[in-house]
Amino acid sequence: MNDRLFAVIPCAGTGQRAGAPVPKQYRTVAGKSLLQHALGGFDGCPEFAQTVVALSPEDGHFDPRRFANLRYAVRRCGGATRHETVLNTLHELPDFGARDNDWVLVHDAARPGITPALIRRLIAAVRDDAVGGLLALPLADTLKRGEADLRDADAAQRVLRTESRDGLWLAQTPQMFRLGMLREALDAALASGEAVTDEASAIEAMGLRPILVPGSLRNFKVTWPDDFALADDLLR
Ligand SMILES: Nc1ccn([C@@H]2O[C@H](COP(=O)(O)OP(=O)(O)OP(=O)(O)O)[C@@H](O)[C@H]2O)c(=O)n1
Ligand SMILES: C[C@](O)(CO)[C@H](O)COP(=O)(O)O
Repeated sequence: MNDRLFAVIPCAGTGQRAGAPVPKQYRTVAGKSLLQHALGGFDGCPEFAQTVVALSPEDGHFDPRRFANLRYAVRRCGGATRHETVLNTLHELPDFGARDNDWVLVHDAARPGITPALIRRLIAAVRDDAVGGLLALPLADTLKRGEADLRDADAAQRVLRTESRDGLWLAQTPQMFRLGMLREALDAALASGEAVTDEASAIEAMGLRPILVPGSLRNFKVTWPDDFALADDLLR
């Protein structure tokens, strides 16, 4: 593979569902912040040309002294949504020498369980593909549709119905696409007012079909208050 590898770590969220006073990516589990864990996965892959962490312009929590031994760059280009944060960062990647044909792996700062082995599993599965792909997990549980928005986790819920889980996967990160294609896809989704929650959705909206590469439970996204204890147990 002659095309180079870049990583983008969106880190500009506020972590509202986690309910902590500090954005969740700065909370400590197993001795390190979620961001340190996530960055560590990419630091273990020297084949990357650059890893860029995207912070909110107002971020007052990032302390470079805690990341002294890791190879990364920071851009304060976070937007109001993850979609905008990622897109803003892609527009800055040429500053690091990235070209449109190079691969970009986008990985949530809130997924501390990523490992070099998982990153390399994705790269190996996708590197020769024309579209790209993502880590994902086939749904293992029975799937219920509830009544209310899950953002209100305490609201009493009743089952509306059971949905088929056939063919359903849970999208994880990293998600790996060529820089030019991904920038165009996210630009187009933004222009059309379409809210995309991951990179693959924008690629799919162009009529393309990313590869689903089996990920791992350990790569779960820390989202709810109880998830910190789980991540701590897992990563210790
Ligand atoms: N405007 C935003 C929103 C989210 N993210 C990042 O996207 C990743 C996944 O998003 P999510 O888990 O939804 O994080 P938050 O938006 O922080 O959480 P919540 O939705 O609970 O507020 C996180 O690493 C988060 O920091 C980002 O860079 N910019
Ligand atoms: C990208 C993602 O991690 C895939 O599961 C997820 O969609 C990001 O979280 P959000 O809550 O949708 O912003």
